[in-house]
Amino acid sequence: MIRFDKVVKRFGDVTVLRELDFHVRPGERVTLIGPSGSGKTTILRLLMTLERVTSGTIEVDGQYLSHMRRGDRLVPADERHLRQVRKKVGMVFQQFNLFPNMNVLRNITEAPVRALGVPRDQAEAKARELLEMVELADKADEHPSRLSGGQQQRVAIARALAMEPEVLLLDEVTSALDPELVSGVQCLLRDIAQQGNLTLLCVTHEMRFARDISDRVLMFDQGQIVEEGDPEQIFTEPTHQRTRDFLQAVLGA
Ligand SMILES: Nc1ncnc2c1ncn2[C@@H]1O[C@H](COP(=O)(O)OP(=O)(O)OP(=O)(O)O)[C@@H](O)[C@H]1O
Repeated sequence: MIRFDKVVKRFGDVTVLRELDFHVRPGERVTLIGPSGSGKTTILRLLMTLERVTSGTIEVDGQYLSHMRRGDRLVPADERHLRQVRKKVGMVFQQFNLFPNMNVLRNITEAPVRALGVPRDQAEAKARELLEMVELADKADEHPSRLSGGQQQRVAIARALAMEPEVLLLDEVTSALDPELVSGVQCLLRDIAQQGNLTLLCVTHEMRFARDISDRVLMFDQGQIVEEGDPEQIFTEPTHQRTRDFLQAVLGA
């Protein structure tokens, strides 16, 4: 579903991703862990086409992000192709990123109506279903500023799901929340991960959440994957010294 092939990403003189190769299978739930500043968010931003690769290729569901096929040639992607691929990918951000001037319902319906051309009444019916699911059915008419951080993040999750993405990217989704709100959002995401056929790529510093939500964990450091495995193996018997050091630092073990 997702394939990175020799992806290099530089910002000026700084190389953040070094010939990075990895793949995520359809329906798989994968978590990226690793030190701060190692490039995890950059991977998600590349998938959202918020950044472009310096070299290498990224595929989502068999389509390149930066190129498209014309006959048997690859040519640079045009806007239409990018819109097509972007539809497959949804993201929930650390800072919620809700539209402050729109009520909750409108926050959820805006993208399906504008980007997918879904009729407004249909988009609203779907949004109300999603609000039920995230237990905010009574907040449809509120503006985001009147909601707690946890409630805002639930709206952001509903908004991402309203686009019916095939891939959902989660970037540190609970790190801006007050501690007492974290577990509610994590439980919701765990349910979503376990129910659907969604492919999940998650970045988190919360190792327990990583363990609960993933089929596979990738330990990422200095622009490359240094170790990967199922959560049980990575968290109990990491083989790479960098993984051991990292886990010791974050878990204080
Ligand atoms: N637009 C940008 N311009 C210049 N440098 C950038 C840009 N975006 C990211 N970087 C740099 O790329 C490196 C990787 O950043 P990134 O946010 O991907 O790391 P991260 O692993 O997600 O970190 P954290 O866990 O702290 O969120 C950092 O050194 C950062 O300063």
